Amino acid sequence: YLAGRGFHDLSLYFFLGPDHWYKNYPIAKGRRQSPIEINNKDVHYDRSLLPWFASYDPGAAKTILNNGKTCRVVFDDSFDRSVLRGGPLPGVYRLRQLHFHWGSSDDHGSEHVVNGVRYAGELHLLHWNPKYSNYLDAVRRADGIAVLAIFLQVGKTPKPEMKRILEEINAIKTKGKEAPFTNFDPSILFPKSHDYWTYHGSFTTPPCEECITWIVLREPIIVSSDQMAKLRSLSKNAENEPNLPLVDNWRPTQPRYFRMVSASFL
Ligand SMILES: NS(=O)(=O)c1ccc(NCc2ccco2)c([N+](=O)[O-])c1
Ligand SMILES: [Zn+2]
Repeated sequence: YLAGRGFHDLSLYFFLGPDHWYKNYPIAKGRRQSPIEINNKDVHYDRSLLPWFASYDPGAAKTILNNGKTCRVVFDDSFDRSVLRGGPLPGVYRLRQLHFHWGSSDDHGSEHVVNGVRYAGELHLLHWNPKYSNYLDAVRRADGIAVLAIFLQVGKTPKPEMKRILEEINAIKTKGKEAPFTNFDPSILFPKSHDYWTYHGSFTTPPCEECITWIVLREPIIVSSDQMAKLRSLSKNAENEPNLPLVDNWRPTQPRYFRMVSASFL
């Protein structure tokens, strides 16, 4: 019925869940989908992998918003103002936005799973390759997008830098709410170690394009259970609709097929 009606309403597919996405986005059953399980037995240490570097301008931060699927911070990407480079990347990639994935409780919520370990959440910093004319063009290219993924682990000594983002949550409780979010350099959220895994994959939500060079950091950042609860206090509905908690906005792991996962560390 749904496929017949040619429903292209993204939100409907979010409602139906990840197993239905392929009906309108066949690539969701592709050979380079994300997230995946990262297991030591499948990982290949690549000593030619370079370290990655982020040089972000705090002035590029613009707004924070609840789009009904996640909490997103948007940056000015009209020039090479905040960029990621090195690692597996052929050049600089422009920071466009960051967002989170989280569960309904602290024991799950990340998208990537490492040696069977699910983290409470996962932070994604999305960058696009400026060799393409714009973001939407980059989304259609195999080397168009780079996402830096950082796991959120619940612990007793949370990273104070997370506070700034979570303080804004009250201003964007419902879908469509947006608030100014300026003077913020997301690299303050990075863990000490820059060790990473990298592989080629996709967006983890529809349209699931296979355009992403994933850079997944080995070291999680520590957040408190209260901070995770703060993320879970967001709603996926608009202000005047019945309340639907915004939780479990993660996609299950997808088949790795013949993809190599490379590690920058032994
Ligand atoms: N979890 S993720 O980093 O793969 C991800 C998924 C969807 C979207 N947005 C929806 C989308 C998909 C294709 C074009 O716009 C974004 N994003 O826009 O940064 C990121
Ligand atoms: Zn994401």
